[in-house]
Amino acid sequence: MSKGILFVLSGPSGVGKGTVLDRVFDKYQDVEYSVSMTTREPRPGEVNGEDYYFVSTSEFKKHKDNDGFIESACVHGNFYGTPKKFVQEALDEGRDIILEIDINGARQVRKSFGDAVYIFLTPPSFDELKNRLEKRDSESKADMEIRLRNARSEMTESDDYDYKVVNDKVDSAAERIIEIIEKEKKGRQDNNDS
Ligand SMILES: Nc1ncnc2c1ncn2[C@@H]1O[C@H](COP(=O)(O)OP(=O)(O)OP(=O)(O)O)[C@@H](O)[C@H]1O
Ligand SMILES: Nc1nc2c(ncn2[C@@H]2O[C@H](COP(=O)(O)O)[C@@H](O)[C@H]2O)c(=O)[nH]1
Repeated sequence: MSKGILFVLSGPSGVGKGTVLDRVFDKYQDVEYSVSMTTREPRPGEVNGEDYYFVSTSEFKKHKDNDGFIESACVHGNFYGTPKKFVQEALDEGRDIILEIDINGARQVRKSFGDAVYIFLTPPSFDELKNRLEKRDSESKADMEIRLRNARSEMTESDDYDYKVVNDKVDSAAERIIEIIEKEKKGRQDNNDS
């Protein structure tokens, strides 16, 4: 059996990664989402085990010390990591997985998974990014400033990604991501057949 494909989605905070991925999963079930672990406090409505595994800093450190992550990073002041077991088992069983992680995490994945596919979601403009973060209203003003400051440097890394997708309209960004997934699956299938 051939291995599954690892997809990595990055982009600045507030660009709409979560929103667009939700739309992808509404339309398309041939890829699975890897639930990350984080020390960030849950936002209203977020569900443990679905949005994230919300853990204490000591639990996070224990998981990291036990080599339990394929990558981890401190992002905007909190720790985030991709649990290794789920991703490795899924890929070994031929299932395709998508990670929603920051640029530092993506850099780490690049070192260990040479053949992953990297997608960067960009906002139509910086003002619109700010507007989306303000409207979401999930962070304090200070935390929002940190996220916006980090966004400027994150955007400079977009050239390291295989695909750039502009999230102007949620539907068209989701469709584009599905097209990319389908194209990559077909490419691997054609390679396996030849
Ligand atoms: N295409 C769009 N047009 C207008 N608003 C959007 C669009 N996509 C997402 N949004 C809104 O922007 C806000 C941020 O979206 P979302 O939480 O999905 O971003 P994110 O990239 O996952 O952020 P973070 O990295 O901080 O988790 C949300 O309020 C969402 O409803
Ligand atoms: N390196 C990793 N980054 C991750 C992971 N899970 C999420 N993230 C990134 O963190 C920021 C902030 O997310 P938020 O939910 O607090 O708004 C965002 O850029 C995510 O992509 C992970 O496992 N590893």
